[in-house]
Amino acid sequence: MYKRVLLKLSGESLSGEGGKGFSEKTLTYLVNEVKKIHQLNIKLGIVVGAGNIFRGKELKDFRIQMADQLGMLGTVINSLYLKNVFESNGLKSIVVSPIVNLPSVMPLKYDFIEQCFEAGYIVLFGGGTSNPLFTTDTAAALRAIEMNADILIKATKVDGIYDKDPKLFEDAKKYDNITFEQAIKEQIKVMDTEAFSICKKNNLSILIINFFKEGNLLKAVEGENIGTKVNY
Ligand SMILES: Nc1ncnc2c1ncn2[C@@H]1O[C@H](COP(=O)(O)OP(=O)(O)OP(=O)(O)O)[C@@H](O)[C@H]1O
Ligand SMILES: O=c1ccn([C@@H]2O[C@H](COP(=O)(O)O)[C@@H](O)[C@H]2O)c(=O)[nH]1
Repeated sequence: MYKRVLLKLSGESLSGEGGKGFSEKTLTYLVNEVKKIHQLNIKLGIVVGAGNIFRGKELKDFRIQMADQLGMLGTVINSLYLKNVFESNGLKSIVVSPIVNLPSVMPLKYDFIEQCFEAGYIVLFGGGTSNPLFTTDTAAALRAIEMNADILIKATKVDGIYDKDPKLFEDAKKYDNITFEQAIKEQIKVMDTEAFSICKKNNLSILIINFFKEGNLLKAVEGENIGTKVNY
């Protein structure tokens, strides 16, 4: 079983697949899935995307650096939203972010987050990498290494990595395992190349799983053979 886990959630895990905003039904599902792993006493960090609010590249009339700042703020909104939902359901959590100065958001300090983990808090990392031109996949890779995670789990809309996009090609074939080398060379779109590179350089495995299949998150944390594992 993994003991220190960085979970990357898409913004759509708050809104429902393809949706915008927040869905009560999806959030209830999310809380129940997270509860199952939190009760195993693992140290859990979460990076959440903001596709349910803004993705920089969707704002066509904006300069990219401006659009991306809106996207990063969206991740802080989602983190705060999740903190509130978690706490209403008995899950202690804290939001840390280097990009905003708000009373409910703490600065990102390693000793402080370690104390939070020890006290059983889920640490929600908001604000992406703090830089435009990146995405929360890259932020997830950075924060995973910073928190010394033993796995980065990306919970998304597909069952794992395929030889081509399974949403577009019915005959796409799933990989159970793939090397970083292959993921980068084949330009697998399920995760940013930057994120693959950071994890490769720091020898941190990535597991891609389907968030929308009940029980998957628990299986992933318990080390069951699901999704696609990316490693050396
Ligand atoms: N080779 C591939 N294998 C698996 N999925 C792929 C592949 N190529 C493209 N995809 C697509 O990648 C998508 C997942 O990546 P995407 O960045 O959209 O998700 P996310 O990071 O969970 O969302 P967000 O951008 O909201 O954080 C899948 O829905 C799938 O359609
Ligand atoms: O490091 C980062 C992370 C994110 N952004 C912007 O936020 C949105 C939302 O993130 P997703 O990973 O797409 O859910 C992203 O599209 C960027 O616009 C960023 O600039 N830097």
